[in-house]
Amino acid sequence: MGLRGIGTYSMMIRGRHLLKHGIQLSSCQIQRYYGFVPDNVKSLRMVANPDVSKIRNIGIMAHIDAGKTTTTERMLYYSGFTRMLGDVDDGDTVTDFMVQERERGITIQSATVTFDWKTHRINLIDTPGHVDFTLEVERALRVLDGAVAVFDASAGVEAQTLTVWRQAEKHRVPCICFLNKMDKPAANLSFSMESIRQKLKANPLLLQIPVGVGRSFTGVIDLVNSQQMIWKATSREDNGRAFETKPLSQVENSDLVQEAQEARAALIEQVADLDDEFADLLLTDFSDNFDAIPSIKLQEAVRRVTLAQKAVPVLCGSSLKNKGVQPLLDAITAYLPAPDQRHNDLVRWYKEDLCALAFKVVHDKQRGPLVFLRIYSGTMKAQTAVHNINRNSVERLSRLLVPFADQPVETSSLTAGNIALAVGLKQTVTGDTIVSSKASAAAAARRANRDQGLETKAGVILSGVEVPEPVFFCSIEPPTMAKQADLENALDCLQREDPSLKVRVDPDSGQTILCGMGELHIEIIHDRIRREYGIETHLGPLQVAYRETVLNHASATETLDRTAGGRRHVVTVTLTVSPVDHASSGLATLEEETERQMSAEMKDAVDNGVQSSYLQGPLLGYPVQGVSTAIQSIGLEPGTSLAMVSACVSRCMLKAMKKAGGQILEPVMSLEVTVSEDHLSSLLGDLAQRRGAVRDIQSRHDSKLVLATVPLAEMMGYSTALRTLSSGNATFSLQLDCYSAMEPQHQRRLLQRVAGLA
Ligand SMILES: Nc1nc2c(ncn2[C@@H]2O[C@H](COP(=O)(O)OP(=O)(O)OP(=O)(O)O)[C@@H](O)[C@H]2O)c(=O)[nH]1
Repeated sequence: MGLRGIGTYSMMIRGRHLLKHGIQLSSCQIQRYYGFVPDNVKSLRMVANPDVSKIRNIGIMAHIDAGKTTTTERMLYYSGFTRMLGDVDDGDTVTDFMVQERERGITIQSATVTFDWKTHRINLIDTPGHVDFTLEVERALRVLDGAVAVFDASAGVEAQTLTVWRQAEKHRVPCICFLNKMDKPAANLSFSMESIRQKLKANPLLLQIPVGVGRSFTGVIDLVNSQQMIWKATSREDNGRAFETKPLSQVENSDLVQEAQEARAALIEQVADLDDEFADLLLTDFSDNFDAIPSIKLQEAVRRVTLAQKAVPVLCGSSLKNKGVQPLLDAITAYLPAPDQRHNDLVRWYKEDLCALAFKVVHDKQRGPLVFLRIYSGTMKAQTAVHNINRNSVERLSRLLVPFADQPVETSSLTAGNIALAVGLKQTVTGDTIVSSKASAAAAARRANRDQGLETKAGVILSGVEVPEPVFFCSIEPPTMAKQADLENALDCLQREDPSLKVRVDPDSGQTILCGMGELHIEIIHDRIRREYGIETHLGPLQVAYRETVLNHASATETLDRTAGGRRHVVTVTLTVSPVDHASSGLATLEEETERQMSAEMKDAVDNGVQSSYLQGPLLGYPVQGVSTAIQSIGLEPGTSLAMVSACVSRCMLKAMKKAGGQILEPVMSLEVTVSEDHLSSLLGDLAQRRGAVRDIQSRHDSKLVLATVPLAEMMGYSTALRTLSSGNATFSLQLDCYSAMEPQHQRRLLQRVAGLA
């Protein structure tokens, strides 16, 4: 480490020290402290382009608190990237670099970290476990080639793991399972294996068995290589760097040896059932003694079945106690795919040309937006112009960085398979496709048209990320009107970073409205505006994003007769509204005869009138869905403007919807709670009071899993209530199930409350 290195390193310790003692630094400030080239980079190999076969783009996913962040920190430490062991409980981890993350001990934004392990480059994206941030997980999965699912070995598969697992399956991402927390007295290997089988419907391949249980857990037996690995505290420190490896044949504990031999035989049999090549090898060359099969052949077969998603390797360890993380890193390189082993249909049209997907935007006050990109083909270079297909714009990429949490390392170019952090892309938002030029996009489109008949002129666009509809909203106000422009700027930046945050202006009150995925999501946004943009805002009460629909058919006629701009405008509209399926958005049709008589501009004006009335329903002004509109007739006097036609259609719609009788639709959430048997009855009593409907209660180990649906309006403050009623022993996950019609008595109460009568 040179002189500069010592300076930067001591800054880093100082930064951590400040954070530990409650002095708050924003992520930008932290970045300024460290500069762009951290001196704790292990080697220059870090910034060079590795061979694509040596790259692993990996995500870590799990239920909240399973130990993802702790595991990531250990990986960084053993790879030599950090020189201190971070600890979530002390708030000084590298990947959770936002101040809120350190304070709350949870991961909010996925931070991408690049490091080398032996001969491989690992790009690792730490994903959050809290349900309010599932979009972050979805975004990360979109660009990953493989994933490590971390489990708490005493809890097995928990609710959020299931959600994330399904997301990984959707993106066809091969996985490895890591049974963490083997040091806990309640850790249970066979229960965890069974829950992977039952809940995830996966085929687990046990590659290790633990040595010792609970507090006496000291290491693992590696069944593939038939060796024991034991971590022993050295006299100086217990950082898990050193571990002792011994061939199984030299292990003294005969019971353990027998258990390992049986487990290895079971593994060989299981793999042979899934992989013909391996089965043929066993039956020809090793038919006398399956156990004599070379480890490398078994390893290759495990890799093939993992890539084919026929099975998932399972490893175990304790990240907190520094045991089992190095073999997990070996397993990532051995069993998860390189970028060129993953199939992406659309990318081939670009051949050797650049094609990259922007999967995350982070706003940095000094450098403007920083865009995380996954490069699918070609080479991305600093100081070049690139073409954004979605925005149809040319952008200048000024600097290119290898992302290392909040300390990125600058580089001049990065090739296919890598994850890059680009500076200078001002218009790019999450989900955009970036290519080298408009001409290369057109060339790819021509190839796609020729070979596949894909109808595209602009270029071939990689599919983006689906953004779920926000279910909560609240008003946000700056302390003074003078700060309104600053607040709007802050919200613009935050929206580019986080597509699940929506901001709109209430047309009646003129207030700015924040719409988000949950209580925690809105709370975090509020907090970031204060810390990162220095604006103390006031949030109105958190409200549920209801919808409205109609109960019956109803027809209405409306005439608008107005003089404006020295002209008389007269228009008469007749239309009918009808209820349709709740899930469908509002539709509008014109009667054949009426349609034939209308110009295209007139049709647009009518449609505008219908659509604008769908934005605000007649009951409480919530968006309307599940309503179809048939326009029967439109009569107008010459000289009537199109704006007047739209206005008359809107008024007529309102009249018809009022006549048809309004119905409030409320978001109903599907809820999964894991709770101990002792607290089950109080949980069910509480759910009944919240208008919950229990769908199923499953037994798992020594606890119960309750599956229910509950109206979102009843779930405010649920995490605190659940903590109280279960003495902190229950966990839950919540996601939107559907919008459903509110019961008349609840709707009446809601209407009274809004009118200030209740
Ligand atoms: N006993 C034990 N505790 C662990 C282990 N690994 C992590 N923990 C503890 O579990 C808690 C959660 O750890 P994190 O690493 O923050 O978990 P996470 O999955 O990243 O959590 P989120 O980011 O909030 O989703 C912390 O209190 C850790 O100290 C382990 O191997 N054994």
